[in-house]
Amino acid sequence: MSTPGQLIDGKAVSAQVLAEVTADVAALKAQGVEPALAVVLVGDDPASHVYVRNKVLRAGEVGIRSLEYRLPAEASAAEVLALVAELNADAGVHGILVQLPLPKHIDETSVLQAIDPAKDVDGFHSENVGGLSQGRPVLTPCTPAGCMRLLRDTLGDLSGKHAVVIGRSNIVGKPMAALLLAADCTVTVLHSRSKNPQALCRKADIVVAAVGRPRMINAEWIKPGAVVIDVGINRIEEDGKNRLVGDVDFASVQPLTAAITPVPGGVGPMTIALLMQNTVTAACQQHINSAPAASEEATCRSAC
Ligand SMILES: NC(=O)C1=CN([C@@H]2O[C@H](COP(=O)(O)OP(=O)(O)OC[C@H]3O[C@@H](n4cnc5c(N)ncnc54)[C@H](OP(=O)(O)O)[C@@H]3O)[C@@H](O)[C@H]2O)C=CC1
Ligand SMILES: Nc1nc(=O)c2c([nH]1)NC[C@@H]1CN(c3ccc(C(=O)N[C@@H](CCC(=O)O)C(=O)O)cc3)C=[N+]21
Repeated sequence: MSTPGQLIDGKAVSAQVLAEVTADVAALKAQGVEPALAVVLVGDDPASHVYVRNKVLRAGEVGIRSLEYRLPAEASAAEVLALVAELNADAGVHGILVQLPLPKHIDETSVLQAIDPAKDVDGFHSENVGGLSQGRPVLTPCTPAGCMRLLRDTLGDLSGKHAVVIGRSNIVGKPMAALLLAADCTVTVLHSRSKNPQALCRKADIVVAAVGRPRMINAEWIKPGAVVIDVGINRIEEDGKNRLVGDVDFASVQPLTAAITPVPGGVGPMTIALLMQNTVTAACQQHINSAPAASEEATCRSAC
């Protein structure tokens, strides 16, 4: 078990994940498969540009080929869908990520639904969303999967724990709740219409904050001894400086917790590491499915 206020080092755990992925990439390459990830960025949101650059850099470090597609903010939905169709048809591309948010005139759901579920390394296609909820082994959203890895490394078995997820977005809150349920937690999901959210959160053994409100979760929300995962990434100006802060008021909450993730250096690096892992899983599965029945030794990796 952990000592009070232990820092959960997402950078260190993500380095472990990336080391595992590097070995898996090498194994795939030995079988003649070069895992490739296509990242599609529409428009010129500066934060999205930073994220995409980090993803491309990380891919290079683990040996994954990355392809970057940039479309102008005025691109039509038809243009984005045409690019997705082209990437779906390209057997040399194993993973497709369309960076969110998309410009307002493009319907996100129809773009996400156009991605081949086998290449959907974000796990946002309804086929993968449904599979997660049914407990099938599908591509799983990177941020919640990264949070689960941190929780398992910290607590081991999560069975019977009361987990409170704050936020119910499709990309974080809902898949996080599904993964915690699959791990046999008792799960409560809080959102902007919840009554007495603070009192409910105070009952939690595990708190996952994915709200997008700087430092909203303070000591009043936390039961002593809880484990706290802060997904929030908020850029604020403070004391004349630009700062990156989470949804948790780290200074007041840390002393109460058994363990807590920092921002930055917590969930963020895990998201990118899990994206690389999903890309390798997708490449491996596509390789196995394309191999003729005779070469069933095409099991490049224990995970598939
Ligand atoms: N570290 C990482 O890798 C990632 C970090 N993020 C960060 O995580 C945060 C959440 O992202 P995302 O899920 O996309 O955000 P969304 O804005 O899509 O969702 C926010 C959720 O928080 C709920 N909420 C808002 N205000 C309150 C409140 N006062 N009390 C309770 N619930 C509230 C909303 O409720 P309702 O549904 O009722 O509106 C909604 O469900 C952001 O800071 C984002 O930057 C996101 C993705 C990856
Ligand atoms: N299709 C899609 N998939 C996503 O996974 C996706 C997305 N769209 N849109 C935006 C959000 C946000 N997101 C982050 C990834 C890494 C960090 C990260 O590495 N954060 C660093 C700090 C980075 C910095 O300094 O800005 C950290 O927390 O240590 C943060 C946030 C992925 N998202």
